[in-house]
Amino acid sequence: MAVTIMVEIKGLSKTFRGGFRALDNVSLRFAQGEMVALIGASGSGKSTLLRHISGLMAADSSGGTISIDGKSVQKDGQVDRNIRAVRANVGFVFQQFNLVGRLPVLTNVLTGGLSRMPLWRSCFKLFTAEEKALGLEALARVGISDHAYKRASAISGGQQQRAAIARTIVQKARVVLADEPIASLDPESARRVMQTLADVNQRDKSTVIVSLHQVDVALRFCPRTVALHKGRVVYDGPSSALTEAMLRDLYGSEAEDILGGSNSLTRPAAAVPTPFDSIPAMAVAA
Ligand SMILES: Nc1ncnc2c1ncn2[C@@H]1O[C@H](COP(=O)(O)OP(=O)(O)OP(=O)(O)O)[C@@H](O)[C@H]1O
Repeated sequence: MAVTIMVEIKGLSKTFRGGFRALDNVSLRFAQGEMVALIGASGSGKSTLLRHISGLMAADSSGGTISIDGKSVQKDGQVDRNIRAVRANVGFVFQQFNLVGRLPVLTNVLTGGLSRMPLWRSCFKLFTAEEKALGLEALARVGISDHAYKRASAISGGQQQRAAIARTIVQKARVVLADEPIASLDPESARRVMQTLADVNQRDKSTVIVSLHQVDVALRFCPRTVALHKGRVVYDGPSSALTEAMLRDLYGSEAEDILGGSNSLTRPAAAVPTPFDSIPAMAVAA
């Protein structure tokens, strides 16, 4: 069966003012229906990469490109003029829930469809009965329909995060970018949020790219992992092939915090631990 490439990144670099290189010649492809974890130590470039994929940030003008579903997001350091149309297919889930706290949960969820709505209706947030039904259905799918009419600020962090995912369902997002969506959640809420993302991935065949600090969660929910180290892709392959030695190299001084002493995720280490700096990124199959 032919694989549809949903997100394609070629030769992307980002140098911040002052000369700090946060992304270094990143090339990646994500197929339709993949669920991929983005891991790496603090400051390795995970959020920066997700911001570039969404077109919120422009890369260096050194020739890098990003496209989503064949449409340009950015090229040579310029975000595409039609980025709004591209973003209509991209859902975002951020660590800080990014809901409007004073608005009802349902209204927040329905704003996912705004980009497909006539401007006058979206300005006044006028939703049809059919749209509301879709919103309620999405909330039921993520298990929080009881909270539809509460203010978003009145529900828990995990519920807000599931509302943010419901918004991507209403949006019919073909690509969902989640930047540390479980960083501020307790383990049970985190599990539910990850299960909800996995459901969106499996049922809707959306491509989900999720940055995570919790490597055990990455291994449990994401068949593929991309690891960044100082802005470079140092691993791209099956999550199941990551070894404890690789992860310890990746996280350096953070390894103890991230992996713990006898962590359940860790499998036997590779016979010869290989420093990440010397591992070429695995090619992604076409
Ligand atoms: N606007 C900016 N200006 C200058 N440097 C920046 C800017 N944004 C990010 N950086 C730097 O780029 C590097 C990558 O940051 P990024 O937030 O992408 O890392 P991360 O892997 O998401 O880290 P964390 O897991 O801690 O969120 C960091 O060293 C950060 O300080």
